[in-house]
Amino acid sequence: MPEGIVRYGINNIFTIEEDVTGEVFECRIRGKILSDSVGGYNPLAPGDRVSFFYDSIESHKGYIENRLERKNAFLRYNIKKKQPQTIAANLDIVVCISSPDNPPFRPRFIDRILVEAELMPGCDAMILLNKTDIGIPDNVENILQLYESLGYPVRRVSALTGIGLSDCFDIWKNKRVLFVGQSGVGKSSLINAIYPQASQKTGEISKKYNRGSHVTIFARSFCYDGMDITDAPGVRDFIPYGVDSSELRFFYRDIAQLSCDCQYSSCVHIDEPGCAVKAAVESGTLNADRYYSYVRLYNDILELEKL
Ligand SMILES: Nc1nc2c(ncn2[C@@H]2O[C@H](COP(=O)(O)OP(=O)(O)OP(=O)(O)O)[C@@H](O)[C@H]2O)c(=O)[nH]1
Ligand SMILES: [Zn+2]
Repeated sequence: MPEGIVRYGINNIFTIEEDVTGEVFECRIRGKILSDSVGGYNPLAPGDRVSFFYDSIESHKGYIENRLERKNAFLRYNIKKKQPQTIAANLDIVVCISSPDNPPFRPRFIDRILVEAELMPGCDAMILLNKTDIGIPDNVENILQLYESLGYPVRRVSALTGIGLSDCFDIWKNKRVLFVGQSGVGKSSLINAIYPQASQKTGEISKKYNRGSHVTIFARSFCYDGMDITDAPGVRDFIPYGVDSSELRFFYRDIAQLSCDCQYSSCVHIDEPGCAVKAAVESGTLNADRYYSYVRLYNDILELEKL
């Protein structure tokens, strides 16, 4: 049976690129296939590998029989549906894209993306600051340097001028890459800069709310010059999926490092006595914003656990 990769899906019709020929088929799901995705928001996501069959090559239509085992998946908690939602599967690098302004730089959002990436086996994370043609304020640069000190690669680029992009191409070569970021940071513009034929629609920033208008409606992926890139739809709120409140502390690198000095090994650094993390915030050795970002996410996950 032929195998291929999911590129795109809408209304339960999935675009599958066949491995051997590169031919593209529009496929529906047949049968019970995806037993481990029961309860999930979507059974398949870009980057998933499937086995499928078709009547004839000419029809470019077929049926998906099975989803092959995933190496990893980038998930979010879909608050409305109260379910995990798979954004993309089988990734090598998650690229968290941000901008210095318009939409504003939001480290707490980046932290959440990094947590989900940390949960994924065999996947790295990096941070991309787009729109650097408008300048990088000192406070933004300081936070970028904090991420670099934690071991996350950071690149400063501009989709508008193309600056910094060729360095990224070297990192992404022969990798499966996910672009994720708030709406309006310029994911589609970056894809246009990399691969003009992808002709992603770029939306004008909604001036009224200073938030991006939602243009990308479903993650889609394409392969270009050895880079396999998936563009996730812009999100406003992101809650990582797959981590308990009690374990979240292990996925903030700086907090995880300090944890072993806490009086209690089960310390979640909220209100326990002898907490080395809180002491580090007070003495200034741990960035207070990182700590409050952790506390905020801890509380969000705790709320969901009560549902
Ligand atoms: N100054 C500047 N503006 C940019 C740059 N990249 C994108 N923009 C602008 O930012 C706005 C949003 O860009 P998009 O590419 O649509 O953003 P997106 O992240 O794909 O948005 P969603 O589809 O909502 O997820 C557009 O008005 C772009 O022209 C850049 O490098 N510099
Ligand atoms: Zn503690």
